[in-house]
Amino acid sequence: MRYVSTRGQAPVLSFEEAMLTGLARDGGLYLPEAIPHMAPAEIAALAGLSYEEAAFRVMRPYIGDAFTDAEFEAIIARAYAGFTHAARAPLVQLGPNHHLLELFHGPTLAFKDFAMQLIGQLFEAALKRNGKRVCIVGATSGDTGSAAIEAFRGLEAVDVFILYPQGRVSEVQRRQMSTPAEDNVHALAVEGHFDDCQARVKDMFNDFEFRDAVGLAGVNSINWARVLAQVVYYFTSAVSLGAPHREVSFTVPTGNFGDIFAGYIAKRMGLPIARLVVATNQNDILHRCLSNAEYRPDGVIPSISPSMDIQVSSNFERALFEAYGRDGSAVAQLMEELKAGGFTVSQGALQTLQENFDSGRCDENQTRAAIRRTWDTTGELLCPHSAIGVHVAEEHMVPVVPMITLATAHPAKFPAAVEEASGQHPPLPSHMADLYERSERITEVENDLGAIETLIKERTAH
Ligand SMILES: Cc1ncc(COP(=O)(O)O)c(C=O)c1O
Ligand SMILES: N[C@@H](CCOP(=O)(O)O)C(=O)O
Repeated sequence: MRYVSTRGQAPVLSFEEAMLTGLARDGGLYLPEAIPHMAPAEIAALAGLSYEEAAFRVMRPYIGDAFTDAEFEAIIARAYAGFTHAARAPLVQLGPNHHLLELFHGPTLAFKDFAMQLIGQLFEAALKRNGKRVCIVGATSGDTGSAAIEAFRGLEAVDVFILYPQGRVSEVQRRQMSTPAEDNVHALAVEGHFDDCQARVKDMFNDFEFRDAVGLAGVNSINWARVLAQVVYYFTSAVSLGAPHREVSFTVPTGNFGDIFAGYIAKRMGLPIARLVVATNQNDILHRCLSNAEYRPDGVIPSISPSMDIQVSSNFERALFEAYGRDGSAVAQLMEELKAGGFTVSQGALQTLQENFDSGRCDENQTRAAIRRTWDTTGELLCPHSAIGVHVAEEHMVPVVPMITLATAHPAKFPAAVEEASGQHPPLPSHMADLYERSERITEVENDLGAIETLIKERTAH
């Protein structure tokens, strides 16, 4: 399996190279040269398997010869051993035709653990073998950062620097990043929004001198392995509701477009998905673009679903690459226009996007109402991001086809918003019960490429 860049100008890489590289050297994102297909019988055979066994079968074709079957099985087993639910990604029924996919039973209580725990194991195995050291730099609106720090803390051959927007993540998210004591992990508070943090990370990848000097690697969803790991739970949940003999739809709370793009990959692999619904908060650039073709970031408005406060949605580039018939130069042109303020998607590409994705928006009051309503009617306490999914899903339900809404984080990560909406205080699970007593370690850094690079160079001068 070879991997190509969405901008068509970077070297074609193997799975391991693409994973350790992160952003392509032409600024694009890596994707497999061809999407492997699973026959209906192979999909049906996933029924009754453990999550780990299903994960092996779904991901194996993408790995090539990077790992033997035995190595890959062991990596998957270690990745999910720390999850607190036996099913890893259990389904809970909300209504006659509506199901919630709980993705928050990993160590940091968000869906990011599914990919990050796996990537931690994959990096460790690959780096042990090639004797290299990497410096991971990531941007977070709260969940990627905590999952990355958890997955890589204490690893010998890895330093991790996470840029987060100061004052714009929840207290639990901040503490998850700032309290680990291992000195290879660093939480960096940046003045600005998530989009600023993500832009600085991409700037660092595009500064080849810096990139090569520190051995830069990325674990944001620019990294293909992140998306790949998230494909698995689309298969396991759909199969448990009757796929491939029955179609299902998914609604996905969306910000950086990584999670829903994983659903798109599952569909391309042969999973019978009727509709993939993009659910946004008030930062609704994706909903607007899928409706009117205009992609013009106009500033982030902070919300009670902070992890989705994103206007420059990184993985949308992968969807555009597919919608433009894998024309890298067309994507490169759009990304140039984005630097100057935005772009208009062509009619043909918009039609392709609309054939694959529906979308909806949920404002702050609707988010609170969805938390309250779901608690009152089902006893399920939703985090604000998952509530956005439920609200938009309810608008897109059709009879017969089951709707699966992704519950992307545990309500205890956002206690203030959840309590205000429902009157219920969501307690932290026991392994995090003393989170508020642990001491924090945060470095404030200017939103300036030079300042961030200098800090990283100083801290990695081993
Ligand atoms: C809790 C939560 N829900 C939803 C999202 C959106 O996911 P994606 O960025 O993959 O679209 C995020 C952040 O990415 C998140 O942390
Ligand atoms: N919501 C994310 C934003 C970064 O997304 P990623 O999937 O590209 O890593 C977060 O919680 O950090």
